[in-house]
Amino acid sequence: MVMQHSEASSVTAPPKVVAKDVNVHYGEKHALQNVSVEIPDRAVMSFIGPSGCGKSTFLRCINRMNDTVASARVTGRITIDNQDIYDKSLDVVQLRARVGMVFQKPNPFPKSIFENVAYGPRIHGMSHSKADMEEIVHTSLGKAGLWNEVKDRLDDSGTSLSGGQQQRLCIARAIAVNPDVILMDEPCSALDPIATARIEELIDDLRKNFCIIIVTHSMQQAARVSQRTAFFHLGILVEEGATPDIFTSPKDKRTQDYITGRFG
Ligand SMILES: Nc1ncnc2c1ncn2[C@@H]1O[C@H](COP(=O)(O)OP(=O)(O)OP(=O)(O)O)[C@@H](O)[C@H]1O
Repeated sequence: MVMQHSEASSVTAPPKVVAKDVNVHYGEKHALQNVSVEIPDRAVMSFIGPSGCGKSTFLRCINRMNDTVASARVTGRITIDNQDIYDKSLDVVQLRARVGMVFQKPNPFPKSIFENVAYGPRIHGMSHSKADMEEIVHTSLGKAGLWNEVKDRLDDSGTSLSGGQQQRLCIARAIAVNPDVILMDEPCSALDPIATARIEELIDDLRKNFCIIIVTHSMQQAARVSQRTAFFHLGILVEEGATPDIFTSPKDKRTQDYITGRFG
């Protein structure tokens, strides 16, 4: 049966990441309370909210980075492509390959530009020859918008690049293992406006192929780069929706107060 255009566009893709009743405690502190949300594929979702509201805590649940915090206790359920990522049989190393992360401060390895990108594919056995690996490095740097700037200096140290280039190198490193999801924790906060604009363009480009989740303190950035936005306050996911709706007609007074600058 041939679908009419209107029918086809009304078919919604299944969400990539689904969180249900996620709670996080750090010792006695209840940092995240009953967070449930569905995060679409091939789109950018922003997490916004005042400092300490739990945005990064929730982000770190999605690649199980909170496992490394001794006092952290995570309950509830998170699935990626319907697979429970807290299932006891799940290999956390494999999960971290499926869920890439880009941090606030660019953190290239103290190795060559080439090695920064090749490292992940090598440890995950993704290339079978030198030519294979060169192809992966070339493609990843290309997708990260860095190839032309570094193609003649692949043996230079990653740390010799500018801050913005280092962050794009970290994005190339994240996408080299072909992840399902890319988490970005304030990826532009250490960058100048020009480098920030380049990363934002890159995020917009990458969303064609990935599910991207970005924590940002900048509402302008959330409005520019994301299709959906979730607003957190005091450990609660107050409201989530299409980005224009959150910024123009929020349903909750706390969201309204935050976006109009009354607190935070
Ligand atoms: N490792 C930790 N140990 C104890 N408490 C923590 C830890 N990490 C975060 N918290 C607490 O959990 C709460 C949520 O912190 P989180 O970093 O997720 O907030 P955030 O919204 O990302 O803040 P910011 O915007 O300032 O980065 C805060 O009260 C914070 O102090």
